[in-house]
Amino acid sequence: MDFEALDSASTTLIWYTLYFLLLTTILLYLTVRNDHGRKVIRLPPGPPRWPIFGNLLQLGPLPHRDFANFCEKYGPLVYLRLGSVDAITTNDPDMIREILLRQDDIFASRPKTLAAVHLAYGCGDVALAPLGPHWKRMRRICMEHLLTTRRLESFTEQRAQETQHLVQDVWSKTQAGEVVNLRQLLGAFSMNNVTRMLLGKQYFGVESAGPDEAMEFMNVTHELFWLLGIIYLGDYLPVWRWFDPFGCEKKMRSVEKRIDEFHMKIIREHKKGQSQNAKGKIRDFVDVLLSLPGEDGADHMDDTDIKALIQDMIAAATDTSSVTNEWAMAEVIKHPQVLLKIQEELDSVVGRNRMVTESDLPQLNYLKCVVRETFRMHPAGPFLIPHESIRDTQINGYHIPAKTRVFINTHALGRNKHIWGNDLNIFRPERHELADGSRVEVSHGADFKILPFSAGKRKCPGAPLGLAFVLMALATLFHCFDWIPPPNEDIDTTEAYGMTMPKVKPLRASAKPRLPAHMYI
Ligand code: HEM
Repeated sequence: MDFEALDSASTTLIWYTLYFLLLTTILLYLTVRNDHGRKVIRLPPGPPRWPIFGNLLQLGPLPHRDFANFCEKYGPLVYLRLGSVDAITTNDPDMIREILLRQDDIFASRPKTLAAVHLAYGCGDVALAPLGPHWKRMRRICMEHLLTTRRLESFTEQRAQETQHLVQDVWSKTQAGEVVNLRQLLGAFSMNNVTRMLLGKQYFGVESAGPDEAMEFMNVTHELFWLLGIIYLGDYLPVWRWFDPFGCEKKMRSVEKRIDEFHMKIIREHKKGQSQNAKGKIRDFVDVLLSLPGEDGADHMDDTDIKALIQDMIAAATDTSSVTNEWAMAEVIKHPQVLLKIQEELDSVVGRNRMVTESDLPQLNYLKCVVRETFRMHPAGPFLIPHESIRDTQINGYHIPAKTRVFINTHALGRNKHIWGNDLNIFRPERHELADGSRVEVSHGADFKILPFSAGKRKCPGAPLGLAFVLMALATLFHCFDWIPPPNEDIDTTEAYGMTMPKVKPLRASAKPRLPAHMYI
């Protein structure tokens, strides 16, 4: 007998048996654990998931549309696994109320994404900071020192001047027989308003900060918006970060550095200005922040906190309002009967012998319906800013694990056929008019049918200012000019995904003055 061969055969057999036993044990363990899990943990329904990637491969370039399809198929609350991250999404007012109001304490945190770390001073701002004492303190500074009614009123004159610039820019285009690039104009309007209030200077127009600085500011903020808007795979598949094939993190680091240099310059200029004690100058936000005490008894706020707040205000205030204005103009120009009704209202409230002022805005009921309809169809934040849960909880008997990312799909809420009926793809402001003719509010009502500024702890603290930018620009442009699409061009309403969901193509239109000529000069 060949004992050696026998010995080796039995050793192989033993190894095979051991492997088999080990494999069976693992499979048994996983099955039992899953069975057990299924009994105890009932996640909300959702699409089947791939190993490792989960549902990431089912998302295309317009994720808010994919998420809406999931809700259509699986119900009002859908569970997704995005790589290594648990996520839920909803388009339903009751679910949204549950998340943003009833369970606000659990769902009001933010995920620590790489963009937030690089582009918001390590999540040290308001908008991207996780729930906690730092967020509370920074948000209180915004509410008590920057966005108070009194401070906003002190900038009424500046806002009126920027509105006047807007009219003059369009007027000069009409005189030259040129088509108006409304994206450019509305972007400059929002940006100038924000930077005048925040930093005490404008970056566009005759009194701008100078072409080089303005250009650098514009480029770096555009890159910032783009990076904040993308769904970066490295946040969901940590292994992706090793390759970073599109160099996103590299771009984030470069923008982080350039933005920081820009903010440092602003702070230096303001500190110098303070020591020179400029008389008669309205205190901008940076002046206010420099005058506040810091944490733990420090004489002054930390420079990093100031930079994080400046960054937040620019990012939160400019794109949201300019993208909303561009969508509203696009829809109105596409619907001439709506333009006519807006102008009838303006002629009756304002008349044709003076310009619109902010005090007219509350009386422009139909225009407010137009803005509501714009927010319904084109919300500035299609997923708000994603929230995150801080501990395990339940919704409708479903288990929601701690650290679940929450995508409140406001785009799908505005296109939810159970709420809006069969004509939901038609721009029809009249649907927001109240039966008793009373005043329309643009922000959501208790019904949560639209949610432009969100609700609960994280709701937008800049809503009144944002609305002033939107209503003032629209009222003035519709009061001063008639608008039609450019010759041989259609108004395209294809949307691109981003933090604020802009139109793919910049809006261009032809304007014609409708007030007496002396009003424009
Ligand atoms: C039309 C204009 C605006 C729209 C549509 C808008 C909308 C929003 C939305 C949807 C959110 C996210 C809320 C959430 O995640 O639940 C938000 C947050 C925020 N907005 Fe606005 N916003 C506008 C203008 C402004 C302005 C003018 C400012 C300040 C100058 C501002 C400051 C902020 C800040 C600081 C946050 C973060 C709040 C937090 O996380 O605690 N927004 N905004």
